[in-house]
Amino acid sequence: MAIKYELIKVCKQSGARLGKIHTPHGVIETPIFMPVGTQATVKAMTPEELKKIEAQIILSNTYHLYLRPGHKLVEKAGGLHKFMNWDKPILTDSGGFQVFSLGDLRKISEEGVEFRSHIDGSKHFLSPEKAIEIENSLGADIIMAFDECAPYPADRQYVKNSLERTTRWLKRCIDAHKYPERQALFGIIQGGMYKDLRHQSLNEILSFDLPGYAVGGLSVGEPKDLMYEVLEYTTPLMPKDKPRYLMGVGSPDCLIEGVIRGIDMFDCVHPTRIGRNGTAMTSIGRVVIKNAKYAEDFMPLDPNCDCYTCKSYSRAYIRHLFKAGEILASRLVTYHNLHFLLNLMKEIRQAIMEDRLLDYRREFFQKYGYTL
Ligand SMILES: CCOC(=O)Nc1nc2cc3nc(NC)[nH]c3cc2c(=O)[nH]1
Repeated sequence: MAIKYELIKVCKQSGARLGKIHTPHGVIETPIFMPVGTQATVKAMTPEELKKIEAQIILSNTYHLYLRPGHKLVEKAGGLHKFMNWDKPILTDSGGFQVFSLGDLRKISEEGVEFRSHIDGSKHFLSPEKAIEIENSLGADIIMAFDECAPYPADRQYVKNSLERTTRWLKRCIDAHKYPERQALFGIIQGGMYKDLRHQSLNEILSFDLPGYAVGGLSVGEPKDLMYEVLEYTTPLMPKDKPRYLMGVGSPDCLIEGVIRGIDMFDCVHPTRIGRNGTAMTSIGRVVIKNAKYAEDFMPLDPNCDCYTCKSYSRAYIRHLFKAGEILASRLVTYHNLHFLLNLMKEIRQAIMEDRLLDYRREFFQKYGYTL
């Protein structure tokens, strides 16, 4: 098997689990947050900085790397790990999520998806076979099956037809996959917000014996409570001895609520994207650093944080960098935000170990200003 999931402990208070995923590029402690590196870089971060904040696995995107620089070029470079100088685990997903399911730049058929490149408008076609060919060339440790993420809201019949096509596409992905012994192919469960369709998709996807499974079709604009409800009737039916990945999530509250509902892996562009425009995630809520009130605030971004940014610079200085359009501005807040989320996951793992995850949630929500 390309990966081996080791279940360490099941939380007594909730559906949370502590685990380890053994991969060809190292071990991943779960629950884990995966920084997103869409174009073979986690924007504004070096691999050394990612290691410093203990990132264990990063994401890259099939769609983007196929368009530029091309998956064949990355293969010639020795694969994505070598190309981007990252020797720890990598997961590739489509990254075409915006294009495939939200943009109207796409036409979906049984064969695959026709879409226009966001770079130059050129026409392209991705099929399950093509997506797997790209992911095989990139060489990530975990690769996601080519699926359709149904938009929200979507009517029942559309969601049913879509999930059934996703199942047919999964079979084609499995048949096209060249290296199952070293790249773990994860199936993706769809079914929208319909309980019976979620169970239909779950049964169909789980009928293929794969090393891990993702819950797709969520974090697509639905209310958070609806996402939690879908998880409550989906994750308990997923295999206990395999990793469960919730795609595109998320913010601190969603990470904690997802872990409580049995999710092991998360990814989201949120911390890096908002970091680049000056919003810091801190232990006392969000700090929008360009706000004038920080002009002469010589405190660190987050007084309770021990990261390089918070130990070395003041709010006033970081605000100055943003106002001056300095590149360092993005780097410092991105660094802090990723450290914040990775540290949150570390605290969650500790809380599961000590059977106090629900207490941890209450404390975190009070500090962060969430309502339970
Ligand atoms: C070739 C791999 O295909 C995918 O990555 N499929 C996929 N990606 C998703 C990304 C998502 N991001 C969000 N919120 C920000 N929700 C997502 C759902 C999917 C999905 O269902 N399916």
